[in-house]
Amino acid sequence: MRSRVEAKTGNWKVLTIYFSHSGNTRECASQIHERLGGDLVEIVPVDPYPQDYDKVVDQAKRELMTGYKPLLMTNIENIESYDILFVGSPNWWNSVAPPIMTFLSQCDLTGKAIFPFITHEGTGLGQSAADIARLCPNATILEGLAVRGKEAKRAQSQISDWLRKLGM
Ligand SMILES: Cc1cc2nc3c(=O)[nH]c(=O)nc-3n(C[C@H](O)[C@H](O)[C@H](O)COP(=O)(O)O)c2cc1C
Repeated sequence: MRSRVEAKTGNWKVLTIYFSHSGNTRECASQIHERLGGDLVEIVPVDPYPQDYDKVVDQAKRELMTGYKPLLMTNIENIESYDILFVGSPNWWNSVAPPIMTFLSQCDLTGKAIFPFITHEGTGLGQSAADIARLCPNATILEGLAVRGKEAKRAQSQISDWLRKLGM
């Protein structure tokens, strides 16, 4: 995996796209968007996940084990017009949440640069970058960022350092 965006002429078109169940990943997505501009899109499943922690943990486990891809309300128009995607998800069972799996598998992301950002409570990026790479083999997956969920509201400097390191 490369860690920096290669020099490229012209302006990049950036999309920050994320799923968030309890708000932490949404916080980080807003901070990335504030810093870089571009477009910001929340992925919303047709059937909302339960708020009850045990229920959502069980449902997520079942969906990830069976490869279930929930239907999305979100329709991304003109995905081909973006060069760089920041793709955000909570760490669910060491991977990305199923709505992100749906998005990645239903869009053609050939030639895109993808930066994963993950909020978590201990296991960091986990398998997320590898799972994203598996779902979009023709995209380039670059260095991701893991933010502790509890620290998402105060992640501005962590996000700025990461973006600077990436050359953004
Ligand atoms: C279904 C489920 C599974 C989770 N699995 C993990 C995990 O494997 N590792 C971890 O560090 N945190 C795990 N967490 C904690 C979340 O990743 C963390 O709270 C995250 O910041 C939530 O993001 P959100 O507020 O954007 O939904 C899990 C949470 C849920 C609800």
